[in-house]
Amino acid sequence: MSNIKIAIVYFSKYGHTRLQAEAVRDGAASFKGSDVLLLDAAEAVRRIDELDAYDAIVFGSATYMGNMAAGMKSFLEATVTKWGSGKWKNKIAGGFTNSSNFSGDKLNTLQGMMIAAMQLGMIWVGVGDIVGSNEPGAESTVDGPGPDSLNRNSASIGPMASSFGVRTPDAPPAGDLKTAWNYGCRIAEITARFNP
Ligand SMILES: Cc1cc2nc3c(=O)[nH]c(=O)nc-3n(C[C@H](O)[C@H](O)[C@H](O)COP(=O)(O)O)c2cc1C
Repeated sequence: MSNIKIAIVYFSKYGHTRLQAEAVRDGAASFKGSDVLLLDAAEAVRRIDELDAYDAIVFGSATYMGNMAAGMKSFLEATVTKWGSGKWKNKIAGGFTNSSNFSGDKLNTLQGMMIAAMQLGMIWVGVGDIVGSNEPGAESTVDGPGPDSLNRNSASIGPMASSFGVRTPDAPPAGDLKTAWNYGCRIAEITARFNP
């Protein structure tokens, strides 16, 4: 069993994205042989060179104004030192986001993080879980998938969570956190395949 190192860098102001980040961390940590680090984006800027030793780096940001939050953007701009040197090339990458609304333009946040990872030569991992609306009982009703459903937000680039202005710990809902947990597990499994 390989020993793999996975870092999760997140920005969260009100704690919802942090809960999502913790679920990704716990999913990754459930994989035997994984060593997982959870870092706030501001701290990650200060410790950026430590991340060179990681096999996978997962980015998580709250969606603000239809985009990643400024704290995550600052971190990603700091990774320019890894761009010229190719230091993060071929590391596994992934991302997740949380916002108030079902859409809330979260897709734009994921796309921004994915493009930054691609610029760094990283290998992006998508969600893998089937969309929530495919669950029995969720199709052919306007209610759609409920808060306990897996991948309720029908995301494919990375997990989404919708908090609807409800304070933590009552949001994000269980299904969104389970989706994040599964993603952490998937990141670890794929990282292990690349680092046998
Ligand atoms: C400045 C600002 C902009 C926001 N923009 C959006 C938005 O574009 N779409 C959305 O659905 N929610 C938006 N929200 C709501 C946040 O995404 C939501 O409160 C989220 O749970 C915050 O995550 P956090 O608790 O990790 O900070 C915005 C909130 C703030 C403060």
